[in-house]
Amino acid sequence: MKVTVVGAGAVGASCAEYIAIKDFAAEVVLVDIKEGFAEGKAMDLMQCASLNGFDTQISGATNDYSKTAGSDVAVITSGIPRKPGMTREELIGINAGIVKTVSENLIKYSPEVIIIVVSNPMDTMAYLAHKATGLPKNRVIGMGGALDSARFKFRLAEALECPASDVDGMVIGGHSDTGMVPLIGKAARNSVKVSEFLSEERMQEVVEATKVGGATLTKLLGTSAWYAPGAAVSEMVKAIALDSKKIFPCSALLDGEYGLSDLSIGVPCIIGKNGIEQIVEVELTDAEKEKLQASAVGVKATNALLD
Ligand SMILES: NC(=O)c1ccc[n+]([C@@H]2O[C@H](COP(=O)([O-])OP(=O)(O)OC[C@H]3O[C@@H](n4cnc5c(N)ncnc54)[C@H](O)[C@@H]3O)[C@@H](O)[C@H]2O)c1
Ligand SMILES: O=C(O)C[C@H](O)C(=O)O
Repeated sequence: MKVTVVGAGAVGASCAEYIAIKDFAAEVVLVDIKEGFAEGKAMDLMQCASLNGFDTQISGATNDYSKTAGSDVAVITSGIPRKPGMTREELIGINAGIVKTVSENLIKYSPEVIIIVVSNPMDTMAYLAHKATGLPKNRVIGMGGALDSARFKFRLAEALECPASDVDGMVIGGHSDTGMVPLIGKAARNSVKVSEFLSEERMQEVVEATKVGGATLTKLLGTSAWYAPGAAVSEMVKAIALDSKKIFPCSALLDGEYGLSDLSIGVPCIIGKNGIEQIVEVELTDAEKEKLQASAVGVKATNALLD
């Protein structure tokens, strides 16, 4: 499998590193607009090959999309990250132009590519990538829910005082500070509902901490996070490479599912060699449905800024 990662910054490099360490792809091409930057990151990563024991070939290119030709998967991380105090939505003015151009360049050289959009505001950028490329809806996937769910599990494990590997939980809805819908009622510790262990108040604290997970890290780091985002993308790319058909909440273009249409928003998806193999419609409570609808209103308001 050949994977292109556009944007060799914090998230793009982390993503390339995890893909290499997991050793399922033959080739990763990093692309950046900054002269020599992607080439430098690729060389640094390749010098880890003998240390970390991987065979993936990583190369870099400065804005040269001919090097990306024939990619099976392309990850778009190019664009600016937020600073403390900002929302993701405030990035749209700069990132929309970047994501549009990058998407168009990618499909010129890789018409069969599956695109994973990471740049923020992610749901709107995934919607934009659909519009810019005209790719079928299974082949443009937004990454947000995989990360938000990992953060949900981190917070649940903290509250339950157990390992994160003992916890199952999912976050759907928009990838924004207010739009995420952590499905706390369905979260479980090894099949036992977390409500058996945690008070209502503690569960609400977990939900709120999850929703502002990205903002909390941005405040601590001065820029947004990269390790867990890179790891989350690499798991999605791996599911495509291995056709594993794992479920991730992904930003998918909806056409009636969950009563929503003409937007990309986080819903559970089965991921395999065709990208989104299936959108899974889980039974939601009335309260969860209401939150998802409200989240969709927020995403559509951001999409409207594209016009
Ligand atoms: N969806 C998510 O869960 C998630 C998680 C983390 C970060 N993000 C988003 O990912 C994006 C990248 O974050 P980061 O921390 O890696 O930022 P960064 O500044 O470290 O890296 C971004 C890179 O993009 C490059 N770039 C800019 N314009 C380009 C273009 N036209 N073509 C190619 N490369 C270009 C820059 O030179 C830079 O190296 C941000 O928008 C951030 O908000 C999303
Ligand atoms: O918080 C951000 O702005 C970056 C990203 O969307 C994240 O959730 O880490």
